[in-house]
Amino acid sequence: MTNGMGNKSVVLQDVRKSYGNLQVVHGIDLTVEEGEFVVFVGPSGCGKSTLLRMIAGLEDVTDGEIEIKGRLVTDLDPSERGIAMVFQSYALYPHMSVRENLAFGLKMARTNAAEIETRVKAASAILKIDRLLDRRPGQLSGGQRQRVAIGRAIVRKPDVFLFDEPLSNLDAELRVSMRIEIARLHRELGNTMIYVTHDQTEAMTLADKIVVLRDGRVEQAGTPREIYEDPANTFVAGFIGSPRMNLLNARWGGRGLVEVAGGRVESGVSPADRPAAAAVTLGLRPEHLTVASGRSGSLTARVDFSEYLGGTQYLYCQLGDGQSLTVEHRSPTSIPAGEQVSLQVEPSNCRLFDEGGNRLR
Ligand SMILES: Nc1ncnc2c1ncn2[C@@H]1O[C@H](COP(=O)(O)OP(=O)(O)OP(=O)(O)O)[C@@H](O)[C@H]1O
Repeated sequence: MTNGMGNKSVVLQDVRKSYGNLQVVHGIDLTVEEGEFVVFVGPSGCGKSTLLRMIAGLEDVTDGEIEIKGRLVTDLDPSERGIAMVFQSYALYPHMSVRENLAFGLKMARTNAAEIETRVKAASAILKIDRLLDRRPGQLSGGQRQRVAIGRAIVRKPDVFLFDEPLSNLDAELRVSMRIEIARLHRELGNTMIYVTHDQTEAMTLADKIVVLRDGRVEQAGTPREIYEDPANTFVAGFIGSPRMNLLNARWGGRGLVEVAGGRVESGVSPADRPAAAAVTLGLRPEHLTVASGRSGSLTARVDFSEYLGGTQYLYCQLGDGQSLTVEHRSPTSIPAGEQVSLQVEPSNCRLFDEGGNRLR
C-alpha cells in the first residue's frame, strides 16, 4: 500500500464483499485524493452504500484492503478511522436537544467541556443552526434535521466525511438548496468527502470525481466532464445526462460513416479493423441534434410528441426504422407533433460503441 504518501486520503485495493455465496462488490480499486469530493453513483442495488459502509467500517470487507490517510483501517472500528458519516435518515437522538445531539459523540470521546462548547458553536455557525440549539429534532423541518446531522459530523473534525444519500428525504426545492450548502461546506472545510447518491444532478454538480458503479463494479471514474463528454461505454453514456443520450442501433459504413435508419452520419471516428456493416451503437445527446432546414440533415425523423419547457423544447421522435430519438430543440419557433424533421449532428458530437457497448475511438 501507499503508506505515508500524504496526498492520498482513501485508497481501496481490490475490495470485495459477499453476503453468503452472493458477491455484491467485485474487486474495487480506487484512490481518493486529499480534499477531493468523490461521488459514487449508480442504479439501485449496484453496491454504492455497501462500498461506503465498508469505508466507514460499518460493514466487514470480505477481501481487499482499505487505507485512510496512509493508515491501514480494514480491521479497525468505525470510531478509529477518522471518518464521520451522515445518513439519509439523519439518525438523530429524538429525546436530546440539537445542542446535545451535536455534543454527544464528543462527550463519548471524553472531549473536555470547553472544547465541546467551541466546536458546537463553530459548527452551528457554519450551518446556520445557532438559533435551533435548544430545540429537539421533532421540532425541526427535514432540512434543519439534516443540517444537525451534518453538524454532528463536523464537530468530530474527521479526516473524511461520508454521506449516504443525505438529501433523498427532502423535497425537490430543499434538495437543491442543501446541495449548494454541501458544496459550500466542502469549499470551506476542504476535507475529503465521499458521497453516495442515485441522483445524477447531485453527482454532476458536487463531484470532483464521479465513480459510476454497476453490479458491484466500477464502470468509469472521472471528472463530471470526462464522464459526460467521454463515456467509456453505453451504460455510462445512458446513465449520465437528462434526457438521456440516444443510443441508436447502426452499422459501420467505413471511412467514418455510420448508417442508421436509412441515413448516413459522419461520425468523426475511424476505428481500426471494423468490418464493413458491423453492428455499432451511435450515441447522440439530445442537445447535439439540430433541426436542419429543408432536407439538409443526415437523419429524418417524425415528431411523435413534443414538450415545451420555455427555454427549450423536447421533441420525442421516431426514425424511419422505428427507433426512438429525443431532440432538445432550442429555438423560438416550436415544432408540433406530426411534423417531419431533418436532423443534423456535428461529427465531434458523435459517440460510437461496439457490439459489447464499449467505446470506439
Ligand atoms: N445484508 C445483506 N444481505 C444480503 N444482501 C445484501 C445485504 N445488504 C445489501 N445486499 C445486496 O447487495 C447489493 C448492493 O446493495 P447496496 O445497498 O449497496 O446498493 P445501493 O447501490 O446502495 O442501492 P440503493 O441505491 O437502492 O440504496 C444489493 O443487491 C443488495 O440486495
